[in-house]
Amino acid sequence: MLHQGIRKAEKRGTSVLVSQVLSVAAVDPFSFYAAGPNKYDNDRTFWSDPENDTTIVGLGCVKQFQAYKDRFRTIENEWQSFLQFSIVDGAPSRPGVGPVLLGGFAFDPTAPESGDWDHFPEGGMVLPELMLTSAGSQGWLTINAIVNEDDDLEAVAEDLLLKHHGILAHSSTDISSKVDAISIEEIRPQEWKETVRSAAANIRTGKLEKVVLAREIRVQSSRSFSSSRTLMNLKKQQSDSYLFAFEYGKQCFLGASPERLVKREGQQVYSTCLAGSIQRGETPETDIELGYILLNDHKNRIEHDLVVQMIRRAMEEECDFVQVPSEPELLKTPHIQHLFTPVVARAGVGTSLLRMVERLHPTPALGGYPQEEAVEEIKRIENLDRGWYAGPVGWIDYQGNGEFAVAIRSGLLNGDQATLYAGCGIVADSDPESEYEETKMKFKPMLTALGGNQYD
Ligand SMILES: C=C(O[C@H]1C=CC=C(C(=O)O)[C@@H]1O)C(=O)O
Repeated sequence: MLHQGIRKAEKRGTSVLVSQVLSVAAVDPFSFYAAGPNKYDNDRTFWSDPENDTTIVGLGCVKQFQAYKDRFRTIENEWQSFLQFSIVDGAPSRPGVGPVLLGGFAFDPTAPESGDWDHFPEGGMVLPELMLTSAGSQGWLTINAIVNEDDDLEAVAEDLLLKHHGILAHSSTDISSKVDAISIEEIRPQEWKETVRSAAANIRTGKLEKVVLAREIRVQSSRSFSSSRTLMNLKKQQSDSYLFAFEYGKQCFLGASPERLVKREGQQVYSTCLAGSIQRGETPETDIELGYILLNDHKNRIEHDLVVQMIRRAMEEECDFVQVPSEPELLKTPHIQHLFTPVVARAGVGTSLLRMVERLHPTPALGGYPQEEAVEEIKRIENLDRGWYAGPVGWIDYQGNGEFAVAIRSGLLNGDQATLYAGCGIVADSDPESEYEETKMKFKPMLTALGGNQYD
C-alpha cells in the first residue's frame, strides 16, 4: 500500500494519505490512551458515546486541520480535498474506522481571549497517526501515513512498524484511578450573580428571551492532573455521558457531556434538545418528585422550549422528515436531571455533518435566544474566556459519518491546575442565587472525577 501510495503521489504531484485498518482483539481504550505519552506526548484525543457504540482514541497526528474564518466550511473543504487521492485498506463498512478527524471548535471565535486557551485553535481537528476504534468486544486499529513522491519506501515502512509494535506493547499499562487532594477557588461569584440579576432584568425589558451565562472555578492539586486518570473516573462516574479529551501542548480539555449536538450515520441524523435542570433526589421517591417538579416548572419549560424551537427550525432547513416529540422527557445523570427532547431526521440533499454543526451551534442551550443577540450579550457581560467550553467537539470519518457533542461539564487541565466551566440558561424570572446553585451542581461531575466532592 505504501508503494502504491508513493506511486500515486508521483503521478498526482501531491501528498497521499495511506490508511491501513487492522482488526484487533479487544484492546482497552483507556489503557491505549494512557500508553500514549511514551511516544505521543501531548498529542492524544479521546471520544466515547454513552451507548458505547463508538470509542475512538487517537495518538499522534499526521495532519492538522485548523481554521478561524468560516471554520466549519474551511475544515470540511480541506478534509474533502485531502481525501481525494487517499488509499484506504481493510476498513469494515462501519462508521468511525479508517481515516477519521477528531477535534472541536471554540464557543465564539470572535470573543476576546485571556491567554488560558492559547494552545487551542478556534477550530481544530486532527487526523491521528494511530487510532483505536472499539465497539464492545470488537476493535480496529487504523494506521495513517502521508507519503510523498520522493519518500523512501523501506524507511517509511520501518518507521510505521516500529510505532505500531511500540504502542501495542505498551497498551496493557494499568491506570490507577486514585484521585488527588484538591482545593477549589471560586472566581468572582458575587460579580457573576450580579451579572445574572442584570441579564434577567434586561430580558424582562428587551428583545432577548434567554441568555446562557457561565462561570469558572480553579482547582489546584498536590500533583499534576492526569487526563487518563480523569477519563477513567469519568467513565466510572458518568457512564451515560459522552467522554472527550483533546490535548494541545501541555493542556488537555476534557469532560463528560450529556448533550449530543448532532450525529450522522448514513442518511440518518439525530440531535438533542437539553435544557432545564434540577438536582437528583436522595431517595427514589424524592427523585421522582423532583423530576415531576422539573417537568412542570414554567421557567425551565421556557428555557427548554426555546431550544426545541431553534433546533427544529435548523433541522428542517438541513434535513427531511424531522421528528420532534411534543413533550420533553427526563434525562438523569448522577448529579442532575434535565429536560430532554430527542430529534430524528433524514439528511437533506447536499448537507453534511459539519454543515449541520455550523447551522446548530450555538443552540439556545449554550448561547441563548435569539442566537446572534445572545452571543453578543455573552461577549458583553459574561467576563469569561470560554475557549472550547460549550463548543462542538466530536469526530467525522472519511464517509461523512460522525458525531458532535456540546463540550459542557468540562475543564481545562494544565499541570497541577484545572479550570472548570459551568453555565445555565437565564430567562426573565431567573433568580441569581438558584442559578448559582445550579452551576455548583454542574461542576460536580468534573470535580468528583478530579478529586472529590467537597464543594457543597
Ligand atoms: C450550559 C450548561 O448546561 C446547559 C445544558 C443543559 C441544561 C442547561 C440548563 O438547564 O441551564 C444548560 O442549558 C452547562 O452545564 O455548563
